Amino acid sequence: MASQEKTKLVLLACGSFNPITNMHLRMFELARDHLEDTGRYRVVKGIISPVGDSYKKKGLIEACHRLEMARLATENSDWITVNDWESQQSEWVETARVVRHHHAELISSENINDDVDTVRCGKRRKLEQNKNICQSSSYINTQADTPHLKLLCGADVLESFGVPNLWKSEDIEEIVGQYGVACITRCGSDAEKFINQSDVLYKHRKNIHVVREWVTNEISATHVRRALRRGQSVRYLLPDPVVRYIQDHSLYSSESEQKNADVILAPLQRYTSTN
Ligand SMILES: Nc1ncnc2c1ncn2[C@@H]1O[C@H](COP(=O)(O)OP(=O)(O)OP(=O)(O)O)[C@@H](O)[C@H]1O
Ligand SMILES: NC(=O)c1ccc[n+]([C@@H]2O[C@H](COP(=O)(O)O)[C@@H](O)[C@H]2O)c1
Ligand SMILES: [Zn+2]
Repeated sequence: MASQEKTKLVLLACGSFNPITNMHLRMFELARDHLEDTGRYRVVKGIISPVGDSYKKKGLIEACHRLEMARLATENSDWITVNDWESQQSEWVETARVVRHHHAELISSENINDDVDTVRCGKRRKLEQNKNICQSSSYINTQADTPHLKLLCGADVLESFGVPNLWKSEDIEEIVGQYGVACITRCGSDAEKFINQSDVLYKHRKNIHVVREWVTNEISATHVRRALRRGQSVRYLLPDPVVRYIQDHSLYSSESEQKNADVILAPLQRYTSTN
């Protein structure tokens, strides 16, 4: 397939990034290789979207630090970017909404780029129109010339779709059905088995790309925070500028690990109280 006929693809990773690790960055490289190897896609951009503080996960430090570390980690990448929209919202934002937001932004910027001569106020009107058009389900990931968006996650996040009161079923349907997922295998999770056992995931299995990480890599941010609390080295688990940032700002202590210790995670709080 000629390069111009391939579907342009943007990968969006949502998560705590508390802190960002080398494995978070590897996820993007692994997914890009896998998707481009299908011959159908050209991956043009990666977006890291750190979750906001109102997610209330235990040990979650302030978004400003997590964002800055993600920026430092990606400063040498020519395609992975960091976006603060999600973390700037006053309340925790469902991942389906984050995906929708970035898809709308993509379509808008594509159309604006195509239309450089449009006068300013016309441009703004066009942006609004585009947001409405591209949020209609018939438009999502169906236009060959505009970039498609897929959620990038580890197999543990895919498996978390089965946790009661954590995800709305319509959000799962929207993410896997209308956008698609690139899922990196992770020790302790069996993505293929989980897809097989879930009716909705099985229905959309062609839209879920399971990316096998052969160099099994068990780096987790939890492990990194634990090592830091114990004064152990985390070098080579994180990019050097991130290690320096953590040292300079004395991040990750026993005290910070207790943040939100007695608070219910935002999605559980939201969906349990409405059930
Ligand atoms: N080692 C890994 N292998 C595969 N996916 C990973 C790995 N580490 C993180 N991810 C994925 O990266 C995304 C962001 O994850 P997150 O910020 O929760 O990192 P984490 O290392 O799992 O942190 P924590 O231990 O705090 O949960 C998620 O989709 C998660 O599944
Ligand atoms: N219902 C939902 O949309 C939902 C539920 C749980 C987690 N999430 C997201 O998944 C990511 C998971 O991050 P952690 O693995 O760090 O908890 C976060 O970005 C979070 O916002 C979304
Ligand atoms: Zn995690």
